[in-house]
Amino acid sequence: MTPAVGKKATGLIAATFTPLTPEGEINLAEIGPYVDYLLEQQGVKSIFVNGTTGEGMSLTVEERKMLAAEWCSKAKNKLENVIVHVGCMSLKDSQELAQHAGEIGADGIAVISPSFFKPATVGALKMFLQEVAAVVPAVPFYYYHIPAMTGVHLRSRDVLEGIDAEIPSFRGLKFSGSDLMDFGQCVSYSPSHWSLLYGMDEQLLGALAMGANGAVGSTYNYLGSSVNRLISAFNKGDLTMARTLQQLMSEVSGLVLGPPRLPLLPCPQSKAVSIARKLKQVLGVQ
Ligand SMILES: CC(=O)N[C@H](C=O)[C@@H](O)[C@H](O)[C@H](O)CO
Ligand SMILES: CC(=O)C(=O)O
Repeated sequence: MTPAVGKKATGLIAATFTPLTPEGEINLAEIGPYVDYLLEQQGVKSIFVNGTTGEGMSLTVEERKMLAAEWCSKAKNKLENVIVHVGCMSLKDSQELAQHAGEIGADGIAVISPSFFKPATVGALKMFLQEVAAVVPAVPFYYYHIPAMTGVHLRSRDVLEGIDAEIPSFRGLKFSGSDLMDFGQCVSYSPSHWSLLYGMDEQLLGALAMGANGAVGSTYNYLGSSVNRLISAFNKGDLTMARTLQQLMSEVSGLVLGPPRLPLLPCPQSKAVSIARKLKQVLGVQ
């Protein structure tokens, strides 16, 4: 059985953080309020769990299962889509997580390329993806491309070629690369029931222009409502507003994350206040 066509992932999808206790244990109690916060404060209706932001690759299989189960249970009847990232270095671990995601009612699973022993060819990568997807053929499957983290630079367009025959549950791509030409070619190759989700939040506007159906990102946890405004401005053809919002959100993200690849830097408060002021002004909020 392949998944029904229809529940397409669109709009903003928050890549959730993993709440921990001060002792470094998973803090499940935060998840219920987190779901309500995303919906009510950010207008974000879908989540991507245990990905890069959630530090899934640094968690144990058991921790990942606990988190996925709690997110699915708390999101039930509230959120539209819960996509669980199940990629691992070990194929068997990935299959175990995929099986579990199916049992807990996840709306989709996503898989990243293995990155220590990297697939040298598109064929080798697809074999891995196929073996994971085959465990839960009724669960929508997404390939997660993030070359800066995996070091796997195979073009996504080549990965998509013929993938529906190999993975009948294939439903889309989460593209966290900067190559908008590759992304655009994926968009033009894809049937309308696939979701082309963009993952570099700072250049979402470019990806929307190339045809993205939605976006998965860390910043939508706290900038979701502003980026929802960016998407509406884009949809209305108000590129000036969309561009202004994109630049402001990039300034925030520069503050939070610091220059690329540097560890988390303390955020200078005066700068944060001035960006927040500009954002409110642009959005007409008091
Ligand atoms: C490396 C990483 O975490 N990428 C995320 C998604 O894939 C993005 O959402 C970034 O966190 C975001 O664009 C901020 O730079
Ligand atoms: C940002 C993103 O998509 C992730 O955390 O996996």
